[in-house]
Amino acid sequence: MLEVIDAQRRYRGGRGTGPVSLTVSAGEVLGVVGPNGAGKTTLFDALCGVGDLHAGIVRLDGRELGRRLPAELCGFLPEQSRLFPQLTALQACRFEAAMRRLEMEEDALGEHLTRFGCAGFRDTEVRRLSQGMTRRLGIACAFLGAPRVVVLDEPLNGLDVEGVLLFRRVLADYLDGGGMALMSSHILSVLDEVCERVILLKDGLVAATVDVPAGGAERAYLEVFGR
Ligand SMILES: Nc1ncnc2c1ncn2[C@@H]1O[C@H](COP(=O)(O)OP(=O)(O)OP(=O)(O)O)[C@@H](O)[C@H]1O
Repeated sequence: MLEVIDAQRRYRGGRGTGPVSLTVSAGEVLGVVGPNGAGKTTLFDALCGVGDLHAGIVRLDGRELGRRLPAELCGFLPEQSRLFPQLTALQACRFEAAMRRLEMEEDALGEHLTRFGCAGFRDTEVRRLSQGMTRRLGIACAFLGAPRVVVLDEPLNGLDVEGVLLFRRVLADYLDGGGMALMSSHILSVLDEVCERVILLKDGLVAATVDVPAGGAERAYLEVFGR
């Protein structure tokens, strides 16, 4: 289980996120929803070590990890691609593996790219990829090595229909293997499909935690934020 306790990152002027507490069980996707500026990206970035949490504790499977998820345990798909434009898809994947201290042979990296629908452009530089291809590659990098946790900020942005179907499949396989995911989306029906629980962020704080089968993310969103 992932436990985040009183995580906080506030910028000068008070904007940002926290204190926020949340849990994610093995095999679960916890959805994170909120209007623009609610603090989702700040929270995800800080949990994954892009900018520090100013306060809070992260615990994984009972082990205290300090204020961030270490790279070897966590795959991260940021909202905007941070892949180096001059690397090929395969090189970007190799770079990600090195950053996360994963020992993967070239063949395994190639197979991984194929599984994530990136085989057709494995030798193409990132700067020459379409938005959807770049997103697929970002997703492939996040799931590299089947990390204990994946943090996915708007994963469907830019994906075509095939990409969405592929994403659903790989996410389901990952969860079947006991993985856990934190995922934001502005498309509430997507969260209804894959999440058992959703947290609603408002001004950086958790305004509500919703069991999805009890009514869905959309109804909860309307109750908290109105129309
Ligand atoms: N580097 C920064 N310096 C100061 N304020 C910031 C900085 N980054 C974000 N903020 C502010 O912190 C708040 C949370 O921003 P954040 O990007 O985390 O929201 P978000 O929920 O991800 O929004 P969106 O849905 O638009 O991506 C906003 O008010 C934003 O203006």
